[in-house]
Amino acid sequence: NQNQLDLQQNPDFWATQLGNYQGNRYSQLDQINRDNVQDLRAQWQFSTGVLRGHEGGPLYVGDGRLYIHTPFPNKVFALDLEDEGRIVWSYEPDQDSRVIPVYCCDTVNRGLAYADGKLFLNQGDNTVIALDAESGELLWEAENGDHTEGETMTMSPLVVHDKVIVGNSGGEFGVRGHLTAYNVETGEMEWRGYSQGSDDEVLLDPETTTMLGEPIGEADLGISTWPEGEWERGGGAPWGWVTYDPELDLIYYGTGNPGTWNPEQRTIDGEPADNKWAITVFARDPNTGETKWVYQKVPFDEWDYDGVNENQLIDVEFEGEQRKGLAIIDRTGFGFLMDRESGELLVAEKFAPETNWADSYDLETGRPNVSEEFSTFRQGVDVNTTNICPTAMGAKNMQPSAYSPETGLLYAGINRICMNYEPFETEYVAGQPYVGATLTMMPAPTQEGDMEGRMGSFIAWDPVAGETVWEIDERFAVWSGALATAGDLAFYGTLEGYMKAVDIESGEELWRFKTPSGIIGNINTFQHEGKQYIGVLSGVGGWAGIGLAAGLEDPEEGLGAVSAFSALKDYTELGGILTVFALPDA
Ligand SMILES: O=C(O)c1cc(C(=O)O)c2c(n1)C(=O)C(=O)c1cc(C(=O)O)[nH]c1-2
Repeated sequence: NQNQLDLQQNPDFWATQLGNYQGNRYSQLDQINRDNVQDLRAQWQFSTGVLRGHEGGPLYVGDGRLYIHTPFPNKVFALDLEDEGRIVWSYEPDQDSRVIPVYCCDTVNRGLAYADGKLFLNQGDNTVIALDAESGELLWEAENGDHTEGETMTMSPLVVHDKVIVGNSGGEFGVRGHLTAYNVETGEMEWRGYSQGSDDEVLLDPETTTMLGEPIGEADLGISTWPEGEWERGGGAPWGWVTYDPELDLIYYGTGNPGTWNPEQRTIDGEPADNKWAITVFARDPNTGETKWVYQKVPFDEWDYDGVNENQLIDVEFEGEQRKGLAIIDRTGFGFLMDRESGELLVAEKFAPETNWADSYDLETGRPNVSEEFSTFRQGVDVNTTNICPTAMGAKNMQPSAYSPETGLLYAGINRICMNYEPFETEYVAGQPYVGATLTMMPAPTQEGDMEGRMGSFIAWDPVAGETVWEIDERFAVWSGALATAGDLAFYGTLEGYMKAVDIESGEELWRFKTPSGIIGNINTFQHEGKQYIGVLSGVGGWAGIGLAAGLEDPEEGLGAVSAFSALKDYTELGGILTVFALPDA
């Protein structure tokens, strides 16, 4: 989309949730920098009036307003930046509250998209809407799914050309994942690519679509790699981020877990089956939806390692050659580097050293070398396999990483948690959870020098060397999106509610501020009339904060999250607040 591209090229703006199409969450602004960040002050705060987990962040497109959104009921606000957040307009969709129990992991929403004077929002009830950014007037609505069948929407749309690209949620309810494009002007559906089923419905051609550089060859793997009919409830929901390479004209995203968490129900003749195309990176043509290449990160998932984490598009030198890279700090605990043109796998190394479900990846076949001891399938149904690292939350969840082209490093909040996982036989009922495993979670083992019992860290990761350059331990999983800036700073938020600025090269903490609630939103920056601002939504929740958000106490509730995060209530409480920071003298 030309308007979106133009906005992205102006460093004053933050026009898309990940900062640019490449997903880098990097800003060239440097008014706030490592020499003055200690003077950074909150300028004003705004309560959204909504209590549950606030993900995503404010958009700024140069019209003097911030556009923000909330979790269910998905309110939208246009706030006047020059008038300390005065409400210019607000919009609240009319949604059926019966959608609330259909969300797996809190009633979150990862934010608005913008293009051509319109804002786009995915409502929890599967309605995609376009609003007039000037007035807040509703322009069109499109129905993307059905919550009575277990579908919801939480992801942030991406606008590419004249299309709004969206994905559904519901992997824990046995939905069939799909990515869909709607026309920006009319809301009409233009294409839909499913995550499983026939090649016609996945929009792939086994003769031309490649996997690790070779044509797939075999037809309809989206059906034949499942036991009879199971692909119809095969999950693979693309509930995370979509990125885009304007030169190659390809979009990239990943699909979630394959239906039920009981792996035994996804076997063929009692043996593991690939369950394609769950936990798969897709490269698609945004014009038609056709698949250029795929890479399945975890065939036959046994741990809920959803593959939806952001695919950061970065240009790198690899073994002396310039490559168009694609880097993932993945849920599996591995950092991947791929060639985004050919789909070749170049690097797969652990960023969370406790990761034990697999020793390594075979770069030729692209398959993980799974350890039998932590295979929940080999251990068996109704057997509690203990101390698997990472948990089903992944060593990193969807909270997006940042990339600095100056340091060549990725910056990400990660999880240091392990789990016990007991699969059980489950039956599919439309609109009901189709989970089939009981989980408990605990802090990952520490090594000398680590913070005792820490459950998270913030890391700088070298995607080419496959190495952690520095890390900062945190009490809880770091569930906020990171920001990197030309001011030599990296920013992140913590579940206690701290926003922190660290030196981008050394990781040394330079500044912190305690916001009123835990941060699971993303930190965004923008400049208006010569003043650089930083904006963040706090409001604890998401999967990590589900105990607080949904008032759960039983340790096995919240798909195991309540057991690990029970101490969170000693540090923070619910409530959505936008905080806007700047230097007092700027
Ligand atoms: O499979 C799915 O459809 C699905 C959806 C979502 C979601 O939409 O929020 C999450 C997950 N899975 C999931 O596995 C997960 O870890 C998760 C964390 C969060 C969150 O917002 O904190 N959402 C989701």
